[in-house]
Amino acid sequence: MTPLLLYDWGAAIMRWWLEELRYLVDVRTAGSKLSRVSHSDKRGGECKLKINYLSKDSSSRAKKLRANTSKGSKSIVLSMDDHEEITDEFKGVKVWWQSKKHHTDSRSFSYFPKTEESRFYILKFHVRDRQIITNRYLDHIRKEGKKMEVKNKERKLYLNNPSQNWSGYNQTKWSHVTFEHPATFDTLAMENEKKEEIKNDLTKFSNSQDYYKRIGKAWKRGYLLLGPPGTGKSTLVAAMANFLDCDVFDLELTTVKDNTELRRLLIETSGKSIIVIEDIDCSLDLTGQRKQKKEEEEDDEDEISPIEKQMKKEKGENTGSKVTLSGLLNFIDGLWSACGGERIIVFTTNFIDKLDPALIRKGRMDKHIEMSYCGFEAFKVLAMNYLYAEEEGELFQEIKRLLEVEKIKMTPANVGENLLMKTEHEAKETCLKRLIVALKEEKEEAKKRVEEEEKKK
Ligand SMILES: Nc1ncnc2c1ncn2[C@@H]1O[C@H](COP(=O)(O)OP(=O)(O)OP(=O)(O)O)[C@@H](O)[C@H]1O
Repeated sequence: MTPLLLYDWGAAIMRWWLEELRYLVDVRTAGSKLSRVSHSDKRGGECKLKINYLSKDSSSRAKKLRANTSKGSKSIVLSMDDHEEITDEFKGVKVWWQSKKHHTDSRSFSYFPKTEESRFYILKFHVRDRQIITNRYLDHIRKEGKKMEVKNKERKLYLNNPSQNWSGYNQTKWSHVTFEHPATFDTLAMENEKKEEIKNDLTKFSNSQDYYKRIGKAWKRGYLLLGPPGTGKSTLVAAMANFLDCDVFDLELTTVKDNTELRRLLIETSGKSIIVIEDIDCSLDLTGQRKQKKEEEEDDEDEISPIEKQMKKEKGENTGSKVTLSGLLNFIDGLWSACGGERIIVFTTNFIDKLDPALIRKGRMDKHIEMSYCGFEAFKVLAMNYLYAEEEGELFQEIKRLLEVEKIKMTPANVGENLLMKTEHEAKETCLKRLIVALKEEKEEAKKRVEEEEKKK
């Protein structure tokens, strides 16, 4: 019981539920399984539910729990002692959970008779609360536990890599590593209003499964992140994944052989996931301009011999990906996206103008997020991240002036680089002064660039 005292009762029961996940999931799933929950008679206004474990073998259960923790899972597994009782409150209704077990002799004949242990919980509540408990409370426990399971699950970053199978055929396959990116919306350098807008959008989407079902649309949402290098597009993807507790599938299109392979890879992605294609403008032959260039090349090809043409084609087939724009559009709109679970598709680009409008139209990429140079609000987040420095003093004011009045453009990546402590004991002021110098240099360089461009004209 002692560990449970670390939490308030509400939290305690949820933690405890985690341990009994398997059993509760089964209890709630269908009417038939609910028959495992037996109502006992009311006694003096008290009602009891007896809930049996599905697994009678407590030792295998214990093994499973140990396995969970040994895999590096961060989930806290607490258990209730036998005959222990804990209370919980739901919508003003108080309930008592009690862990019980009893032993029965095995019915099969044996020289070495075994006793079987059956474990169960007693859920006690007042008889007047029977409706709310059976209709809502058990469902609430299940949902909260499911959320907790997702939260505690070790998340993964999947990457597609080419690999050779036994027949020497090259195939792109997902491999994964543990996803432990520390970025969150708190550490993301961005204006607060914009952050809140993205968080609200994600939350709304994540809670809209029933809505998408009702309107007959696949439960997916597309984000296009655009902005110069170093403005935090990849960092935002990590923050989104941490916010929604999602796996991330980082899809490198150039290693995908063709549309069929693309489809296979997508079907293999898990339900609650973010699928990212970074630098979509560089990924493939997907842009309008490049398509035009290809047509011109094809015109030139009319002048070469059929053998040369064939050789060129084979060479191209062996080196390049044949994923097409329509293949990619099918990926965004296609039926695969309805294969259960919420899907977020993110494209990042440095140059929106290079993209084919069909690829980024609303409905495909529902939300366009512009990541830009560091403003003062974003700087304050970085100053806190890097130096634990809060707004104070002249140095902050000078930086504010340079960013807001002088409008000096510097990416958050660059600002961070200047704020980074070069030695363990470097003073905050030194880092801030270094940033001021860098900003002034940036201003000079920008001025020179403009002058040179004007000279060229
Ligand atoms: N908005 C930001 N908030 C916090 N850190 C940032 C931000 N932007 C950049 N950084 C820092 O700069 C590094 C590079 O940023 P990131 O890779 O996210 O930029 P990007 O826009 O994806 O760049 P690219 O277009 O080159 O892929 C990150 O590791 C992060 O530390």
